[in-house]
Amino acid sequence: MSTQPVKVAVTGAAGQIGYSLLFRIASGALLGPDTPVQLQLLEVAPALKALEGVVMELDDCAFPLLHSVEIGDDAEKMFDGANAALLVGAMPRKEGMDRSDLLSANGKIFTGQGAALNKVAADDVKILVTGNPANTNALIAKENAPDIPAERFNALTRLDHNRAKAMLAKKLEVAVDEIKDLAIWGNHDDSMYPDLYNTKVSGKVAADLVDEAWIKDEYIPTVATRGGAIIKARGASSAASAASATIDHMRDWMLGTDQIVSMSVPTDGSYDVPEGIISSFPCRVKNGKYEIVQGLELNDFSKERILASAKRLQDERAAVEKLGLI
Ligand SMILES: NC(=O)c1ccc[n+]([C@@H]2O[C@H](COP(=O)([O-])OP(=O)(O)OC[C@H]3O[C@@H](n4cnc5c(N)ncnc54)[C@H](O)[C@@H]3O)[C@@H](O)[C@H]2O)c1
Ligand SMILES: O=C(O)C[C@H](O)C(=O)O
Repeated sequence: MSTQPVKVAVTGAAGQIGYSLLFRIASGALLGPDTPVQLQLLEVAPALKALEGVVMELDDCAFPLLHSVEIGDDAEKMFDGANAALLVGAMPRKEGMDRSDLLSANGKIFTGQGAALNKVAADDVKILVTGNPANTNALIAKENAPDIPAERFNALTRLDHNRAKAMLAKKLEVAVDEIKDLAIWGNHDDSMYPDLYNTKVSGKVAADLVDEAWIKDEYIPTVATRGGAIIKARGASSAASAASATIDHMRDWMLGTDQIVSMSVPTDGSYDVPEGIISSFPCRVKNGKYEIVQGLELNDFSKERILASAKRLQDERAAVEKLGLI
């Protein structure tokens, strides 16, 4: 076991995602079985008492990999030296809301947190935004952290990726790991695009195994509105699955993966998606660095859907510019 703990900062640690996330990180699900972890947990002051209770429970698990836990409401203290920052803390939407309705309430959280990360995080920090609207909150944090390389700011579309995979596996009655090269493109909102034309199922193109009408009328809308369906069913937004996807994304980013995964990353003009936003792409990750998969063939339907989702992100960017957040 290496002795130097990796510092993982988590915001919104007393919330419902936090309650699932922290225990998985402490058990080794993020960094593997040989790496001790130091948790640095940021909350708003009124939630610190509840967070103390969560820390008591972390203690009571006697996790061998959990080196130490710090809590507080000062971002500069909790992000100090952080190698990974999981920005979860933000208000969730309620039934009937769109995620972009959260921009004015949540967006400002990410100006201060971006600035604090810029000041005190470790040189190798990787930042993943889960709090909604995740893509544009990540953009706000990035724009407020000019000294951190832009590519270190990601947003979470791995939950959508996992949902898309699970839903296709169920339809085709195959195991989830028979599905390869699936990716979500665009925004974490109902315009997101899961591309089945480049997805393989046991080596065959997924789109050839199902009806086109099912893809367009059932599959895409069901994947894209799954978050809302969960809110309707549970009366609260997804939590354990969101925590699991947050771990999947950051683990693959830090440790690498041989799979294509969906990551929302700063755009670089690939596939004609305009620069200046954080949008989801199929990515490969190696040695702590991701690359957008290049050279995929996109049909006209896919191109149209991807650019329509990018337009939503451009509109969100314009809205936060108007709010003075970037
Ligand atoms: N991207 C995704 O796939 C995805 C999936 C699920 C949920 N989410 C989003 O994640 C966010 C958190 O969801 P939740 O269910 O855990 O919500 P929650 O309300 O249970 O917890 C949020 C926590 O954040 C804290 N918080 C608020 N402002 C903060 C700040 N400035 N600094 C630190 N902490 C702060 C709150 O005190 C609260 O404890 C929501 O915005 C939700 O919509 C995203
Ligand atoms: O849908 C939501 O508001 C929560 C989250 O983004 C989700 O996709 O489950």
